[in-house]
Order: sequence, then C-alpha cells, then structure tokens
Amino acid sequence: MLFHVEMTVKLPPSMPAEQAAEIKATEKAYSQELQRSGKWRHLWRVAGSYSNVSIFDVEDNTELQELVSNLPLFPYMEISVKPLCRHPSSVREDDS
Ligand SMILES: O=C(O)C[C@H]1C=CC(=O)O1
Repeated sequence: MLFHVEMTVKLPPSMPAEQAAEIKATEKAYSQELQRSGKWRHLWRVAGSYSNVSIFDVEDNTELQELVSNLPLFPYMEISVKPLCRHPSSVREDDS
C-alpha cells in the first residue's frame, strides 16, 4: 500500500544544539535504511520549510504506524497521512 506522508519538524528552541544534531543524525541513518529497503520510496524537501513529503510503500496501516513512530524525530513532528491508489490515467506501469 502506498501512502503520502507529510512531516513537519518542530524541535523545541530550548533543545541543546548537540542533542538536536544527534537526533537528526540518527534520523538520517534510519530513514536511509528504510529508503534502501524500498519501504520509504520517495523523500522530498518542501522548499522553504523544515517539512518533507514522502511516499511510503508498506504492507498496511499498522506497518506504516510502526515505521513512522520509530522515527527518532517522531516526538517532534507533525505528521499527516493520505492513502494512495493508482490513478487510471497514469502512464507509469510501476508507479515509480
Ligand atoms: O528532515 C526531515 O524532513 C525529517 C526527517 C526525514 C528524513 C530525515 O532524515 O529527517
């Protein structure tokens, strides 16, 4: 199942810079592992913001919840999820 996920990061201004850098580094490694596995299919920065638009390819809602809630930045993000299905006019056979 494909999901459109938008994440907006809101780190508390009081968080020490070293702690923020550590969480971001752990987040990067985890997200890259998921991208390589094919579960996190697309990751785009929304220009001018600390938000991303992502496409996840997972088994079901439960797997999406598990992956997203394990993100190190999860406690500091607003997240919205939209389920996707194939558009009948799409010319991309593999939905890439
Ligand atoms: O920067 C972000 O958008 C938040 C998050 C998503 C991937 C990652 O490395 O950090």
